[in-house]
Amino acid sequence: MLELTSTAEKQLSQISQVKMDMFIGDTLGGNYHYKFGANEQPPSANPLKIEPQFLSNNLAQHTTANAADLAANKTRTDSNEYNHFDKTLETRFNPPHSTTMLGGNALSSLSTLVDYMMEAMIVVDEFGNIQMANRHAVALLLDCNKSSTNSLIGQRWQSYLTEPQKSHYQQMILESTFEPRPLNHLPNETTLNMSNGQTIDVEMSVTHFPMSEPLFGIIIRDLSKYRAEYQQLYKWASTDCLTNLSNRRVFDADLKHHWKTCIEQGDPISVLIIDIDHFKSFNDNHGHVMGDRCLQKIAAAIQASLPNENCTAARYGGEEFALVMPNCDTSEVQQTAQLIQQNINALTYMDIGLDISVSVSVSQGHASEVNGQFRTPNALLCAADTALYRAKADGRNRINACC
Ligand SMILES: Nc1nc2c(ncn2[C@@H]2O[C@H](COP(=O)(O)OP(=O)(O)OP(=O)(O)O)[C@@H](O)[C@H]2O)c(=O)[nH]1
Repeated sequence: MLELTSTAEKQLSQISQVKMDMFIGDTLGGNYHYKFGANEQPPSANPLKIEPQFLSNNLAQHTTANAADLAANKTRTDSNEYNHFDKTLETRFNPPHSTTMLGGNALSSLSTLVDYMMEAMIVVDEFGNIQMANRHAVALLLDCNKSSTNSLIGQRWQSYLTEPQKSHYQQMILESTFEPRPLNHLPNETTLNMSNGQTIDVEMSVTHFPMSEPLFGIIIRDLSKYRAEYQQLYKWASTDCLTNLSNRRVFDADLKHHWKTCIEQGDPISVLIIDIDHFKSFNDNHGHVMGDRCLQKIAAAIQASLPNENCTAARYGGEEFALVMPNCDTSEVQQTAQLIQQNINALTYMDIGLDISVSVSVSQGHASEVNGQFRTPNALLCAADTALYRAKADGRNRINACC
């Protein structure tokens, strides 16, 4: 256990002039000695002592502000805007830079701080060469718990970055040398190259330390676990678990999205609804377990009949499926319906233990928006449903187009 001397305390206090959201507290939990990132001076007679009340107020403020900005940042990221270094964000969180330079001894205190950090942290110089690293950084970037922290020293930080961030950071590091407001930013999501050739999704913040030769503290948080969980949750929320097709939520969203794009660009869009004929009888004759297997086989036949990957095939209800087909006109949707009919009529159910004589057919109805005949996506969907109703009424195993 390394005890900080009073000199080290002073040095840590110096580092606290850097704009980082960080507090250092003692083991009793109440006496917070240093506040990193505060623009305000602590309301205490002793500048090294900060009252717990001051801490909780400031933490609350910082947390709220960070959450709001991250939410805004995320929204922009979702809309695919390249915004990793959004100027508004930087300006808000990086008030005009203090002219105070950290003293020479601050370097050894910074090194101690990096070692003690419970998150992966590296410190790079103005050329991007790694000057300090802790064991968490080694474990993350080198994917190894055994290498010493020296393994990262001297390596170029940029080699871990992926484009377009790589060029962007390169530029920002260069500019940091001349600009009054140096490279500083809150945690942003990005992708890093690891030494084993794989990539990892991380959240990364950069803090400038105003030494005579500037240093940048980089804190990296591995997001892989959260990304994998997010992807799993997204799959569950968007997929029909029996057939693996998209669910109705995705169908509705895709129809709305493609409708907007196609109408704006003057392209056609079609909807096809497919309903299994006499499926109640199938269930009654063969049981619901076989009924489930039949639904899976029909879903696979529908998916295999799609003309291109822009089309969405969804399970719309119990034994009903629906397709949204952007850029497809009446003849294209009719061709797809014919292929689906052909593929489903050709299915046998011997692989699930049923007799060779068992067969299943579907009825289909479709509608296309080509010349402004439908005002809304819902009107197009209703027209396809009406066409399906007629296909059923006309004897089933049929395709009917809305006219
Ligand atoms: N096995 C199974 N059956 C389902 C599922 N969802 C709905 N069904 C069955 O699908 C059948 C639908 O019956 P109906 O609406 O009368 O339709 P149909 O028998 O296909 O008759 P038509 O559509 O008029 O040709 C019902 O027996 C439901 O129990 C499911 O997930 N699995």
